[in-house]
Amino acid sequence: MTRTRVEQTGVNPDGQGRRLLDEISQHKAPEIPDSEPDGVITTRGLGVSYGDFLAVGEVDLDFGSKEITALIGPSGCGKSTVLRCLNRMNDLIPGAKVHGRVSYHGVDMYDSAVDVIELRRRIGMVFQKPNPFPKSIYDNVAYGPRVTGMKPASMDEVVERALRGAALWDEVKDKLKQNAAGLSGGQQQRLCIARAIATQPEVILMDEPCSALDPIATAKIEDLMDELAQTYTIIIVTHNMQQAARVSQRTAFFTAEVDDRGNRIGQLVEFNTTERIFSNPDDPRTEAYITGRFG
Ligand SMILES: Nc1ncnc2c1ncn2[C@@H]1O[C@H](COP(=O)(O)OP(=O)(O)OP(=O)(O)O)[C@@H](O)[C@H]1O
Repeated sequence: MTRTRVEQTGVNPDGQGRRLLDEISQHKAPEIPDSEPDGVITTRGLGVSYGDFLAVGEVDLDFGSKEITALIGPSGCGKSTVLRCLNRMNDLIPGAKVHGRVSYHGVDMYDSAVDVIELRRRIGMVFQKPNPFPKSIYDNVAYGPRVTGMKPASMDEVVERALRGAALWDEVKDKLKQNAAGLSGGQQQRLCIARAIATQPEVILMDEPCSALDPIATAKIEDLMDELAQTYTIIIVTHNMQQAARVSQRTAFFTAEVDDRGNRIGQLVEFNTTERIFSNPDDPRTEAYITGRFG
């Protein structure tokens, strides 16, 4: 993969998506993938129903190792639903039924032989609202290693490494025994990231991780994501297109189309490099969305 500034290309070189990308690239050089994603996780014909309602259907995606992939689209198009399929979190929602195939390193993750606890250890999740446990900062981070049966030589080292990895260590190293509820919202979200990485996952799913945070805390998480992507594969749902353009190498755009019974069914419209999605999208619906004409 090469890390280069985005080039002035595309049939829509002066479009708003292009301008957004250029504005952002003055601050940071987005990484443009030079090959197809290797498919650490792949979906084929993925769909999810809640009871009789098909919320999203026919999603084919390939996620690349150590890349950041953004899932964007208007409200209700199924982004969070798709994200939750990627570590079987929809198993916990009564009435949710997953169709199609989701593979992790080529293995069907919905196969009955799959150990779901181990799957979620490898594919962690960070939610929209910081949700630390009502425990000490230390115990929040140590929780995952303990419940998944990790037997590290030193739990202190595991906790320190995770907190350093989440860029929180310097702020909390003198108060590890204090309750996590005393941290600011941004610190709590970084604690949740530390909690996710403490179990040494390969993939981190993030569902609008900054939507409850102020701009400074958001900037810290975005910087952190860039660092985390050196080690982890990240898949992020975001409503914020600037954020998608700032942090991700690839973007999947979803929308919801109304069927003949009046149901809004989510669908994947386009999946490509973020540079391409914002500068020269294939589908007019993508362009309409990124230029703010709908959604
Ligand atoms: N637990 C649930 N039970 C029933 N329907 C659900 C459930 N969760 C989501 N849905 C429906 O599935 C569809 C997709 O919802 P989802 O939350 O995945 O969309 P989204 O694109 O993430 O939306 P948003 O951007 O507003 O968070 C919507 O019609 C929603 O009402």
